Amino acid sequence: SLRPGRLPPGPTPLPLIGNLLDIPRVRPWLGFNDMAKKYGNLMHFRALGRSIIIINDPDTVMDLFEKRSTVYLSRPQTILSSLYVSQIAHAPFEQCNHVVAFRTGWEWNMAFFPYGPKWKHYRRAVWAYYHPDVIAKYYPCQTENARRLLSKLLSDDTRLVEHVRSAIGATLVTITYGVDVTMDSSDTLLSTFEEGVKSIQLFVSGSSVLEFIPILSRLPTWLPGTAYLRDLARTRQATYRMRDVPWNAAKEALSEGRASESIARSMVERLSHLSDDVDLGEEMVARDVSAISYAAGIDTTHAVLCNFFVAMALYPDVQKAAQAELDAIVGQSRLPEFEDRDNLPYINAIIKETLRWHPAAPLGLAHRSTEDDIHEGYFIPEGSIVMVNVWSIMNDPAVYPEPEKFIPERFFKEGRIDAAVRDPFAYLFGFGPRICPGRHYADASLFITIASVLHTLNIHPPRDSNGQPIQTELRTTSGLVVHIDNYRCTVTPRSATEELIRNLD
Ligand code: HEM
Repeated sequence: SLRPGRLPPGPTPLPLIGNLLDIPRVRPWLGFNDMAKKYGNLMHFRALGRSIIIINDPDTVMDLFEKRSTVYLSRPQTILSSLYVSQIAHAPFEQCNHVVAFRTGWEWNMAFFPYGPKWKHYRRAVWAYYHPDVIAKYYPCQTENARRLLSKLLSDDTRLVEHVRSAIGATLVTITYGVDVTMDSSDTLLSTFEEGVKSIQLFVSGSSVLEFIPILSRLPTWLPGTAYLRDLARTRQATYRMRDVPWNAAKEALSEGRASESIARSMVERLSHLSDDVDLGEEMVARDVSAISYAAGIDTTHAVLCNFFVAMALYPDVQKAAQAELDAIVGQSRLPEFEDRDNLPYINAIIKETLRWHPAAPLGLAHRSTEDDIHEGYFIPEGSIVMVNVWSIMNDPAVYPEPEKFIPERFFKEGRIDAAVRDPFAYLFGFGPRICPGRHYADASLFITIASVLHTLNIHPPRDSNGQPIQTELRTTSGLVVHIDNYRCTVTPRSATEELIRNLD
């Protein structure tokens, strides 16, 4: 292994607690962005015995995550990912983590697996259903639900945020399990998933006290101040239900011959070719992989689409330009289809700008290094938690002038998408072999939803009781996946295409 050398620059650590006080608690990407001006594009922090590396620029991302990707393939051994019993024996910390992993019920989610054969196996299984050559299968369902969303928005825009979420959720559940879901939060399967995913934020690195002080999970639950442990027990049940209930429903539908084409059906059919008795190990993988789509796909896609609505309300000229493009290419007698996409550069620029403007996962998902490494003379110790400040990269004023403004035109040159401009799609979905396997599917969802909405609706700012637009300072949430949470858009039909929505009913 390499000889330890100078660590990358960063604030001076204190005895015992290291840089714990230097790590920003709320919207850390903003604080890290400021610190990078002082310390540079590769920063080092120390907290509770771990090195935390923050990358602030595309070149360093490329060098570490792409060129030396095998070093950065793992995930932090958080409370979530300590899955391997074999690892427990020689790591007391991990052992506590392991206890909590089972308490939280997230030990089956491959997004948190450490690097190893199990991750590879799951990853291959997910990718088989989401790589670009197969996702066109899902277009009809994505299109249908984008259109159902239009009627819902028209009938009640006070629940816009919820309607958008149900539309994405219903599509994910339908393509995965092949069962009917009503596009409403009261649907049993949708609400099972919603209960399950609530707990994700709790367990992501840094957001839980248990993360830094895992021994807390050992306390007996009758002690005062241990309410979080009882919460854990409850959320664990919810997490298991989201994994098991839809899977069992899909199997039942299959055995009764009423299952439509779906990811679950194709997995079960493949299993039954393996042997007469379904191999339980493989069935477990199929069940886990099925549930991952919702767990990983809902908050992210929802955040991006909510930000899209806010952008449209704030930038009416962008909306008008997009509608002019849609009128010219799609025309007013039908709704947009996937086949239109290549002819809609302005819509495509809006998608890029939406991803960039308020990045949905501003620090991505943490990686962990599994070997010592050296980058430009700086030593990156094995076991470092490595994160990319995607927010910084997407707000670099040298690349995106006036980055706080929503300007789709920044991606254009002479009426076409300019390949020379840094593409948000290459950053928002992560890096290296752990890049989001759902990115092409997610991109398709964004396209059909955004095109359908712009074609038929006008989006406006929130209004007060006198119908006057309300001015608000935008506020984003903090956490793994973030969105603007204090801006409720309103919608009205576009007169030119209103008939198209009415005809859907
Ligand atoms: C706009 C929507 C989405 C965004 C912004 C997004 C973003 C991300 C990011 C940043 C990562 C971490 C990559 C890394 O470690 O470097 C990730 C991982 C992942 N995403 Fe997505 N994602 C989205 C939608 C989806 C969808 C729809 C699915 C499922 C079909 C999905 C499945 C996954 C899975 C399974 C992982 C874990 C990969 C691994 O650890 O090997 N994502 N996503």
